[in-house]
Parts: sequence; structure tokens; C-alpha cells
Amino acid sequence: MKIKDIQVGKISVPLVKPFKTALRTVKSIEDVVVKITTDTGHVGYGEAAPTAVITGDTTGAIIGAINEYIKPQLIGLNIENFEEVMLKLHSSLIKNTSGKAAVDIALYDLFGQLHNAPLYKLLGGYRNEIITDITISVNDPDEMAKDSIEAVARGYKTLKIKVGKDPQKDIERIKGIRNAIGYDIKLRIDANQGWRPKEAISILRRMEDKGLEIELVEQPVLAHDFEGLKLVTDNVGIPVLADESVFSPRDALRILEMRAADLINIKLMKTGGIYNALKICSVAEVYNVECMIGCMLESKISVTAAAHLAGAKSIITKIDLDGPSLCSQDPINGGAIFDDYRITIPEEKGLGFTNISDAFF
Ligand SMILES: C[C@H](N)C(=O)N[C@H](CCC(=O)O)C(=O)O
Ligand SMILES: [Mg+2]
Repeated sequence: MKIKDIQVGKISVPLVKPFKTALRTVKSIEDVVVKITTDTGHVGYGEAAPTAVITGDTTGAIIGAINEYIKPQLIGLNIENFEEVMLKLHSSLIKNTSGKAAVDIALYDLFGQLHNAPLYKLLGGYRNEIITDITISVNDPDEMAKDSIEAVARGYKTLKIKVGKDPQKDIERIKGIRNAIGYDIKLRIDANQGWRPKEAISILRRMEDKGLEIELVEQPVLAHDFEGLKLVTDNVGIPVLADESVFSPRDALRILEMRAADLINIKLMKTGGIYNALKICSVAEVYNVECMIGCMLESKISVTAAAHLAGAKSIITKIDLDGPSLCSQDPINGGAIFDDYRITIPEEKGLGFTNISDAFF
């Protein structure tokens, strides 16, 4: 099964409502999609989210990386020697993890097809159903409470609340949500780097003192500030999850050696796809540290790949794969089934896509 062509296209999917974090506001998913064809007539699909404020990857940079650096390295290689294909992909250029992720995902789709099995089974086959949280954007407390009530009515048992925009209001936000939905629902909060270390400690301790029952706090401080992250981890009871601080397996190893966080958030757009995400899982297994699988604003192609990874690995215990649920429509045929909070991983070969429209390419 030799790689014959790599095509790049775009997908645009409006969100149900604007997605707001401490870093950005987005109204629609505008991602890059990849289609890899082989000499045997097989087709693999991938997707990259240009999340410039987190990964530094823009649409143009992703397309340029794939067409100018990755594609020339891969054409003619045989999927049967998957290790060689992965080594060539991941050494084709530095950074540009989202562009690499799109190609890596399409290659894993082909890898599954080559071996006649759904990818999650080839990677471990731990489970074929996972339960995701849903994100509540950072807005005025009243609006967030209303959005939380709606999410609970849809059956979500865990909400991921965006905070970190104006620190003093954050406690009010969480209090308002707790008052609105009670204590049967788990709340995880994500500051997206919005606090300074001492400010984070103060806010989180106040949340603890008020009994707001926070399951975990995601990336309270700046991504590069590993010492600041450790300061927070050492000084609050709420478990700290490293997100923007961990892109590579080396980042994960350093964070865990330092004991700078209690948990790691794996996202394919940060790792450059499944190949390196598996290495982070191994690092986390060594340290017995549980992981979250997360996503950027991604549609069903790359989130299906993340779901396969989560289905394979028991070290992934927390699921934040709500990208498709935030969308107002689903233009992708096949792949995982996103039934609100319940995600079912397909039993078809590879990632399980069927007839993705050529109009994207
Ligand atoms: C969509 C997902 N639930 C999420 O919240 N991801 C963010 C980054 C999303 C983005 O800005 O594209 C995160 O975990 O920080
Ligand atoms: Mg996050």
C-alpha cells in the first residue's frame, strides 16, 4: 500500500453559538482537511485546526507545511513500513504540529485499513464507547448558568467551564453555575493561561473554601511557566491539568519529573497526531498519571481519531471531545457517532469514514 497522493482542502462548519475562552472567540470551525490516496485505491482522511493562539499554526502555515515539506517526504512510501512513514513525517520540519497531525491521522486511517481493523483495536482495544464533557464558554455569569442548565438537560454529567478572563468574576461564574445545576454534575474549569500563579492559588483556594467542588483546573498559568504551574499544583487541593504546557512527549516527561501538574491533556493538534500522543500515554503510564484527551475547534474527522486513541488507552480517563457537539451541522459521513455526551467508536476499518465529499478538496 504505497502513498500515491496527498490532497489538501478546507472545511467550514458554523458553531451553535460563539466559543469563547480567555484566549479567543470563534464563530465557526475553519479547518484544513487532508486526503491521502494509495496505489491500492485506499483513502485516508485527516484534519488540522489552525489554532494560532495556542499552536502558532495558521491555515496558510498548515497548507504550506503539508504541500512543501511533508508531501515530498512521503510520496511513494509504503504504509506497511509504518515506522519509516512516521519517522519521515515527524522529521519533515520542526513544530507545525497541526499540519503533522492532519497527515498522521490520515496515515493511521490507512494503517487500520491495511490491517483490516478499526484503529482503536489495533492500538489497544480497551473500549468502544466514551463519555465526553461539554464546554461552557466564558460569558457573564447569568449566561453561563443558563448554558449549563441547557447542557445538563441534554444529559451531560460533566461540564468544562471556561474561566480566566477577568479573575474576580470567575468565582461568581462558578457559584452561579453551582447554584443553577446543583452538585450531581462534575465541574472542571479551564483558565487557558489567564491567571498569574499567586492569583490562581488565591482564586482556587477561595473556590475550595466555598465548597464549589471543582474536579480539576486546566492550565491556570502561562504555557511556558512550568515553575508557576508547579507552584499552583503544590499549593491547591484541586488537581491541576497541564494543557498548553504539554505539546511533546518531552514536555510531558519534564512536567511529570518536576511534578508540576497532576494530570496531562493530550490533544492531537499539539502532539502532531497519534504517533507522539501514544508516547505521552506511555510517559503518563510510567508515572501513573491519568490523562485527558482534548480537542481544539475540530470537526468529526480529527475528533474521531482522538476518540479511537481514547478507546485504545486506559490511561486516558477524562474525555473532552466536544468539537462535533459544538457544531450546528455535521458534513462528514461515517466516523465516530457523537450522540451528545456519548461517543461510539466505529467498528469499520481504520477510522471508519465513508464517502467524504470530494467538494472539500
Ligand atoms: C473544544 C475543547 N473543549 C476546548 O475547550 N479546547 C480548548 C482549546 C480550544 C480552542 O481554542 O480551539 C482547551 O482545552 O484549551
Ligand atoms: Mg484547555
